[in-house]
Amino acid sequence: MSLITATDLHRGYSVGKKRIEVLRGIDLTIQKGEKIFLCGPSGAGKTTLMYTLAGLERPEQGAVHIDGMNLYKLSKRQQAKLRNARMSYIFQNYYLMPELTALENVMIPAMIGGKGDESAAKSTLDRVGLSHRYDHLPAELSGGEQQRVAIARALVNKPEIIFADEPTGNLDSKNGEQVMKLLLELTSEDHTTLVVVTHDLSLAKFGDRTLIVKDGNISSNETATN
Ligand SMILES: Nc1ncnc2c1ncn2[C@@H]1O[C@H](COP(=O)(O)OP(=O)(O)OP(=O)(O)O)[C@@H](O)[C@H]1O
Repeated sequence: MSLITATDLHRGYSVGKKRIEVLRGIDLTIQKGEKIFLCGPSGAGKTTLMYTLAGLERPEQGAVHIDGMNLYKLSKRQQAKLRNARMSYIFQNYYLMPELTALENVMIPAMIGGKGDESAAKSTLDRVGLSHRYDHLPAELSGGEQQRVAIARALVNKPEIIFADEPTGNLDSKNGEQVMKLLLELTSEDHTTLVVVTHDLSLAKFGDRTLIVKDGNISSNETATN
């Protein structure tokens, strides 16, 4: 069953008198539960595409449907409600609140969503292997541990879709592979749809499908062989 459908997406930027066309008519369908990797060269538009699918960047032309709902035709309030209820985000720089402990960071979406509580946050930290780090501040955690906290924060409300922008970009290759495998394992257990931007093709092979973004379009649509 398709969950995310993009039709004829166009997005460009004007800087001074110069105009860059980043997305040039992208069509794309993502199935419920699918693990999709968006790869391609630097500046190709991977992040722009992901943000457009995620409700964070309005396309200039074209439409994104989430579960049949025309995302950018919804009011701002409805869009926010849809994002809070059904989507989570993971970023390269973790974006943890520095003055809050690991546990408190994971409790933030649980409090906003009204679905979770301290025990949900604790059990999600346990799932990412951080049961011994509840009370640590982000500065007292390694990069890999900080990204595990961010993964727990993304998982705690049981979203239907997780969008991850270069989630291993700040980690060395060994830690990066561990974190990516953990993210795939946990989202598989929860049947969560996962959309990951990465420039690292060696990690993309762990997903269901790799889309290569190039020259404003998707130049290949490979199904993983492993
Ligand atoms: N807000 C903006 N204003 C102007 N240009 C932008 C803006 N955001 C992105 N761009 C440009 O759009 C192009 C695509 O950017 P995007 O971040 O989507 O690429 P990417 O494939 O994710 O690149 P990278 O792998 O380097 O992160 C780039 O040339 C970038 O400079």
